[in-house]
Amino acid sequence: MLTIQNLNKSYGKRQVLKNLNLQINSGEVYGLIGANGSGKTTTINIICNLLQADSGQIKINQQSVSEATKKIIGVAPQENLLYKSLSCAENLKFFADIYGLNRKERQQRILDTLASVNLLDRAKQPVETLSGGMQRRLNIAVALVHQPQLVILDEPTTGLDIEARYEIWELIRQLKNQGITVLLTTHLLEEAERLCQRIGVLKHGQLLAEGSLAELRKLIPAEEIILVQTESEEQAIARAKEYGFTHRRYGSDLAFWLPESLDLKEIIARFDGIAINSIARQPVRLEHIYLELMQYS
Ligand SMILES: Nc1ncnc2c1ncn2[C@@H]1O[C@H](COP(=O)(O)OP(=O)(O)OP(=O)(O)O)[C@@H](O)[C@H]1O
Repeated sequence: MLTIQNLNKSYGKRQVLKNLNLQINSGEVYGLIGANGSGKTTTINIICNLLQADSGQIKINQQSVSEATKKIIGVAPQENLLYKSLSCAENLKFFADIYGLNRKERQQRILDTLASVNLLDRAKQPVETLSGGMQRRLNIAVALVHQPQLVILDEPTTGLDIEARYEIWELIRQLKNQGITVLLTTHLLEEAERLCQRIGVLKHGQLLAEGSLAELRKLIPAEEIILVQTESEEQAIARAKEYGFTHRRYGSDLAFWLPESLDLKEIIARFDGIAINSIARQPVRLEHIYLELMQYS
């Protein structure tokens, strides 16, 4: 669906994309994650033909980026692109006109799109009277009104409460079920874990890793992670090393990677003679892989 090859972009002397390569398959939800300033929005703006790359190639359904490809893409930017004094339906009409929908199909599309984001009952309500979650859903509706094949959602749930977030996650799942390809950027790694079939990790404008969660998990030689609370950290680290457990700090937590699955008795036995206050077991999560890539790549 989308192929990016050797994409480069600088702002003045600052190079923010460095030979970026990535591929998004048709019908998948692809998560692009990376620290603030790693180049996610710049990449999106180039895909949407809002910004020119310095070099490199982007193909969307085998076509180079142009005014024509804009029609097969829908984008919901980080900042809501809405007219606050206009109603939901009026906002969608404005964008439907920009995309050149004809009068006959326009009204039905507006109603269908509002229904798809669960805002049909708010059609006539001004945007400024909607909750933050509803405004964000309308922002996504703007990206859907012209029935694009690729929908780009730039941090769609940032700043939303958990219930509003669940509604947007459900909406993204519905898009996938309809066969729509989604490019999602997010700082919420749990969101990427839950929704994305494949994930790309961006750092300083380069893709460090790409794959399904199962594929990314292979980057860490751990079956499981344990968080250990002890007054004798040095002793625990030395002992763990004897058993081949790698140690890490997650914030102030002391963690060990277990290279094989062990039951709790076996884990406790490994620390025999050391005063351990607690041991908490965790599966390997995207956050562990992400931190590893950020710190050691
Ligand atoms: N128009 C611009 N002029 C100069 N520098 C820019 C411009 N737009 C972005 N940058 C810089 O380019 C880098 C990449 O920015 P970009 O917005 O693409 O990152 P991002 O990964 O989307 O970040 P965030 O997660 O904070 O949204 C940042 O250092 C940013 O300050």
